[in-house]
Formats: sequence, structure tokens, C-alpha cells
Amino acid sequence: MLRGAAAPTATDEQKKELEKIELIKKNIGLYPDFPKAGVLFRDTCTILRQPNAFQALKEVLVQCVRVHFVETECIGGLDARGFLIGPIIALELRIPFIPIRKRGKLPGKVTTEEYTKEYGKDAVEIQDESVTAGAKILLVDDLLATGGSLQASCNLIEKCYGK
Ligand SMILES: O=P(O)(O)OC[C@H]1O[C@H](OP(=O)(O)OP(=O)(O)O)[C@H](O)[C@@H]1O
Ligand SMILES: Nc1ncnc2[nH]cnc12
Repeated sequence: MLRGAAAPTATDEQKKELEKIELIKKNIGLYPDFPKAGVLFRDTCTILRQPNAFQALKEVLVQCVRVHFVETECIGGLDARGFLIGPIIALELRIPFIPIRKRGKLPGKVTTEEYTKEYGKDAVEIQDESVTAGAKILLVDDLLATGGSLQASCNLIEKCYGK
């Protein structure tokens, strides 16, 4: 910024976006010591009880994909809470939604990846037939803690030759 120039002000569009983000944040439930001592559990499902907040979430995420992830060809969602958010984005963008599930839930030929999370171990799976080689898949979930679930899901996509 030039010395003496006025500080840039947010456009009306940006202000609306920030209001939506505030509304979303306000509607996330906080539960200390769940499911075990020392974990602050952020309950994103509380957003779904407030249609205005849920609508704002959809709009913010769809806009984010349109602006920042323009090459997206598929949305991949993580079990279970990524299934609440991913499909509404995919439908709005008219692109496929691919579920990444916990071990043992998907039929047919699957690829598996094990990982460690904030409070335990787990494994995720994807149906091999759901990934076209080279497809650009944007992964969606409600929350990052250690990042283990998301990293494992990225590994899965790469094992199946997706991007
Ligand atoms: O970044 P991480 O440490 O991997 O943690 C984040 C993940 O943990 C939660 O899911 P969880 O595995 O508890 O499953 P759920 O959605 O079925 O409750 C959350 O919805 C993310 O998927
Ligand atoms: N802190 C947290 N809140 C909600 N879900 C979680 N999954 C892993 N860590 C979590």
C-alpha cells in the first residue's frame, strides 16, 4: 500500500461473505472433554439445525470452489460428516460426489489406507471404480484436527491414480 493512501475497505460482497462466515462459526457447538478428557469437541452438526447457517455454509463453500478450485472435477467427502457437506456442493456444481468411508462399509473392489487420529486409529476406503485416472478430486470434510483423515484420504486418491 502507498504511504498516505487510504486503507482498502471491504466491498459489500466481501462484507456479506464475512457475515456468512460469522453466522457459520456462531452455530458450531463446543463440548469440552468429549469424547475424552482434553479434547474440545466442535459439533458442526448444530449448523444443520439452523437453515440460515446451513444455507450460508453451502454458499460460502460453493463460492470457494468456484473461485479457488476452478479445476475441480469431483467432490470427495469423508465419512461421516463430510457426507453432510460434500454432496450439496457437488450437486450445486453438477459434478460427481465420491464417498470415502470407514473400513468395511463399501462393496466391490476397494482401496484401503490406515491412519492415526486425534483419539484413536482408523482406516478409510474408496471404491476403485469411483476414481477415474487423472480426475481432479477436491476433498471435503467438516473439520481438521491432526489432519490424519484428510492425509489418508489424499493417499487413497493417489493410490487410485486420482489427483
Ligand atoms: O484431522 P483428524 O485428526 O483426522 O480429525 C478430523 C476428523 O475427525 C472427525 O471424524 P471422525 O473420524 O470422528 O468420524 P465421524 O465423522 O464419523 O464422527 C472429523 O469429522 C474429521 O473427519
Ligand atoms: N475436536 C474435534 N471436534 C470434533 N470432531 C473431531 N474429530 C477429531 N477431533 C475433533
